[in-house]
Amino acid sequence: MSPTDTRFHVRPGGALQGKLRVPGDKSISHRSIMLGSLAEGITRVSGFLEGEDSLATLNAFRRMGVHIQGPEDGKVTIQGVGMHGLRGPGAALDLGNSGTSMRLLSGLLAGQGLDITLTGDDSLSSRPMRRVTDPLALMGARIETTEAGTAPLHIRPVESLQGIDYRLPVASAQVKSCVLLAGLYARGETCVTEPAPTRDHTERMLQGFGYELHKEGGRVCLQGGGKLVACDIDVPADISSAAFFLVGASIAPGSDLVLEHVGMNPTRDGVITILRLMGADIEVSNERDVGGEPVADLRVRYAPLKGIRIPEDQVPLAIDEFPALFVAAACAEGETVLTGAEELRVKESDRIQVMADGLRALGVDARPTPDGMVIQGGGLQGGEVDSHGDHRIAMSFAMAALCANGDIRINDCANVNTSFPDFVRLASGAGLSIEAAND
Ligand SMILES: O=C(O)C1=C[C@@H](OP(=O)(O)O)[C@@H](O)[C@H](O)C1
Ligand SMILES: C=C(OP(=O)(O)O)C(=O)O
Repeated sequence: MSPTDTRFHVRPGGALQGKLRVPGDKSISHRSIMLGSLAEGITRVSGFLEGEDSLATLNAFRRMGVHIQGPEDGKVTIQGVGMHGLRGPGAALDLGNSGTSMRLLSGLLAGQGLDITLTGDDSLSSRPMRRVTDPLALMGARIETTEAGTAPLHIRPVESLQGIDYRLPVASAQVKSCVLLAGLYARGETCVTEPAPTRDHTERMLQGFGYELHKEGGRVCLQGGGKLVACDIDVPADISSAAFFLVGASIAPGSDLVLEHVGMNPTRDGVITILRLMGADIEVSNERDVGGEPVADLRVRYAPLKGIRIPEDQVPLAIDEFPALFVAAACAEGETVLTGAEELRVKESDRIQVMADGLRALGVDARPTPDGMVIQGGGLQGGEVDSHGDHRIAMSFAMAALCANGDIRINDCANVNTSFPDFVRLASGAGLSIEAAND
């Protein structure tokens, strides 16, 4: 832990109640800045996530000459510069902790004829980048990585890119989006086939900006050389942030909580499917479409959970929610088994190992496997855990206190600001007994 880090101290018990709206969707916020910057005209975004990750994307585009006002109360106004209006930033673009910024920008910038270096913090600099530089190289891009295939990424100018027909080796929306964004600048057609459905915000938003796409089954294709037309974007609340509250209310007797305006894109709703299979009581109401993305209000009430074998087809649909789901499993009755989730090992931390270590420190029988975990439920003790600078680990262990029998202290929590800057205020307003201290 760094000397000026944030620790959470969470007291056990309590219940989550009331009504709240979690901050804007991180994936959609990133993409609104990227496409708004390349569009012709003015894009107005509301509900933008003012977290460090989406701000890293916003600042990168400012550095490349895009005039962006805000964010102020979630409102951002982007004066699009058109497909070829970006300029070189002069020095490296620091993308902090954000994998989405780095992987999507590598594609978006590969064919711009600019010389740009992308850097990140220690966590981002240890995450695999060949999964994006390999397909980009097939398109004719020149991007240098370290020997280990990690950032910094040095993007060299090239004359042009060529469209490819690419089959993703891993189910990854970041890789799919990277190739599609490079395809905007490529000659001919670019197609991506995914092994399993992953979040489709890039595809939906491209269409919202007037760009034609062809989708058939797991394959999506676009022609390079088109243009984007500015539009307004209302970013829904992030289901990945709502997930902590869905789990917290499900495990805390007496809970009855409404989460408003939650993004319910079917490529993101695995957390609801999995929690319901475990016995959770989640009611979906007021379903509506907001700018091409489905949105609803969710009412979640305490219900006794049971352990399950998590269906593998749900893994990409809940990929960021497993730290929270592991906590649900620890509080459930019986065994929960997760397989097919090796991608969790290459997120902001190794989310299988770090969660298993933390759960064991809280007295839970949690056995990590190469691609998942086996957890014997039954509740947790108090204790001290380390989030390893991973926002989702910190917030998951905070919710764990709702079914623990002692205080939980969580180290290294500053990173919560990457996706959920208001977490402590919203969680304590709903009934979690949490305090944050900087030391
Ligand atoms: O495209 C995106 O916005 C994201 C895709 C996912 O990553 P992968 O594509 O690496 O699975 C997810 O974990 C990340 O938080 C956001
Ligand atoms: C994996 C995540 O984000 P990123 O890949 O953008 O760092 C996340 O937010 O859980």
